[in-house]
Amino acid sequence: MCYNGRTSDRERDRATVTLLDLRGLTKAYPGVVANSDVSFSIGEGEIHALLGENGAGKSTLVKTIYGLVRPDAGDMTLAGQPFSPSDPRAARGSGIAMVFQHFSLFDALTVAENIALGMDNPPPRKQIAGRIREVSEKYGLPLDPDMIVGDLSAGERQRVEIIRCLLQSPRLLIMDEPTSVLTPQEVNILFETLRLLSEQGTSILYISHKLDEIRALCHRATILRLGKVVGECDPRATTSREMAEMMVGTVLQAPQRDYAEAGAEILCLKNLSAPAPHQFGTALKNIELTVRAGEVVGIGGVAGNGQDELVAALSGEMRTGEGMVVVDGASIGGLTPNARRKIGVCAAPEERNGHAAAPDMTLTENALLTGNTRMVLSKNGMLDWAKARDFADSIINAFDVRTPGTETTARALSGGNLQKFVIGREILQKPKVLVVNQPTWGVDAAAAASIRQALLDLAAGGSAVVVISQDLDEILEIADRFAALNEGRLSKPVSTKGLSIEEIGLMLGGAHDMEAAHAQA
Ligand SMILES: Nc1ncnc2c1ncn2[C@@H]1O[C@H](COP(=O)(O)OP(=O)(O)OP(=O)(O)O)[C@@H](O)[C@H]1O
Repeated sequence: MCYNGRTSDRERDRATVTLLDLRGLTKAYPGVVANSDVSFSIGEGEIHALLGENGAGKSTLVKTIYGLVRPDAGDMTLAGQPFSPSDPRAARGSGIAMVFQHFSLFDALTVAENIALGMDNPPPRKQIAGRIREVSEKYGLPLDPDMIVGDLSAGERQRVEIIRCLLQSPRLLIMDEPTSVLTPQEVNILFETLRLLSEQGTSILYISHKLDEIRALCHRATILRLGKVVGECDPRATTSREMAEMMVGTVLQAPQRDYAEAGAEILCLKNLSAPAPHQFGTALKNIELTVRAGEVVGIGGVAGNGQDELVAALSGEMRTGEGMVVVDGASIGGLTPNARRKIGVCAAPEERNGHAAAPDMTLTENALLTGNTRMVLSKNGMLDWAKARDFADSIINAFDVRTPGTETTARALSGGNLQKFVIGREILQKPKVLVVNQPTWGVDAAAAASIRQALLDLAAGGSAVVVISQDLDEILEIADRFAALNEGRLSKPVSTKGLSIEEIGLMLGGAHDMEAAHAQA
């Protein structure tokens, strides 16, 4: 790979040999043109980034390449031949593979069983473990074929999906937001693998909102805005800020914050313990935490260390023992989510589709789902639809949710726009305590900045805010204090003033000296 100005042979080839060519692709949905006359090409062995703010049309485009969406107009060629896959099986047959943001794996089965299940023409069972080991060694992706998938980390689960793709020797590998669930170490491993694949001639189409990663990995980037190609650049020679500004067409504002004195204690977790809710869940162990009015506490940790369980214990989806979760001096561990909303405890879980929002319900109905109690959207047992619509509308306006309107179903929103809606719905209820898990997951740079600003503003207005996030930069940007969640245990929170990413990394690994060093901070 050439990062020093000289051009390697591979890089020259990449520039000249086109693998996939897209010409004039157009796809409209009711009320929105998702892709409008999109043309660009991907070279052989090229790592090509697809950039664009939420709703710009990235997923629609890759779904077209993968045979999940039929374009209204335009055409594609693959290695010079006309290419119009009628379904994903046909796309895979032509050498296109895709690793989705959400993994489709069976927890109770082994790695080898999962991989065999997901392949069109799996090798015989006896051979599959050997093939997995071969590919895993060749591409530096450590994975044991006999492990039960439920016991794997998010990074290892992703490797299962990648190895499944690699067993089919793809010519183009599409990756949609692959690093949002990975630790920094896992990101490095993934990037090494992708570079190796590229060196060997596999093309990669890479969707991400993490512009620093794009700069470190990709050879070329195509930028979409409102469904149209608005530019192309060499990410290695373009700053993250320049790329973000090309995406949104305006100048970005960094969130503004003051380190104000925190107020009275609002949320208090005392020796919070709870058994794992299911076989692959995590038990919460003796968690101690106090969050004051005006404070943002950031909780970091590798996925699967108790994040979901902690959100459930706070939101009321999981009940806990007397005195373990206390708000304004009252024990609330036995209250339902609705009873908690009534006293001002709101939460937004990580999974937006199916958990935070019901995919087949409209935005008005989804606004009602959690907003009914605090926004008083019903009277004498009758739903007040006009008021619910107004509430949905105010979320759409305040959080710049790109959608035709309140009667659109949640499913029809792009991932990032649904995320803005879900977070906005909770923030606009002005909760006393807000707990959010991965608040800017899959959200573009401009929208992430506005969500972070809204969380800071909520705290500045006197709320206690708990932000659980795997994005350490996000935590440093908005949290007053930081604690690490590790196998269901929470470290002692430390001030984020002067805290470095390296120190946080050590805390995530359970280095308790670091906790002690910062305990007085
Ligand atoms: N099945 C659908 N029905 C109706 N509208 C849709 C559908 N799928 C996508 N859209 C709309 O098409 C537009 C482009 O969406 P798309 O998911 O391609 O964007 P994206 O760039 O991938 O966004 P994100 O970064 O948020 O994932 C959005 O306005 C979205 O609401």
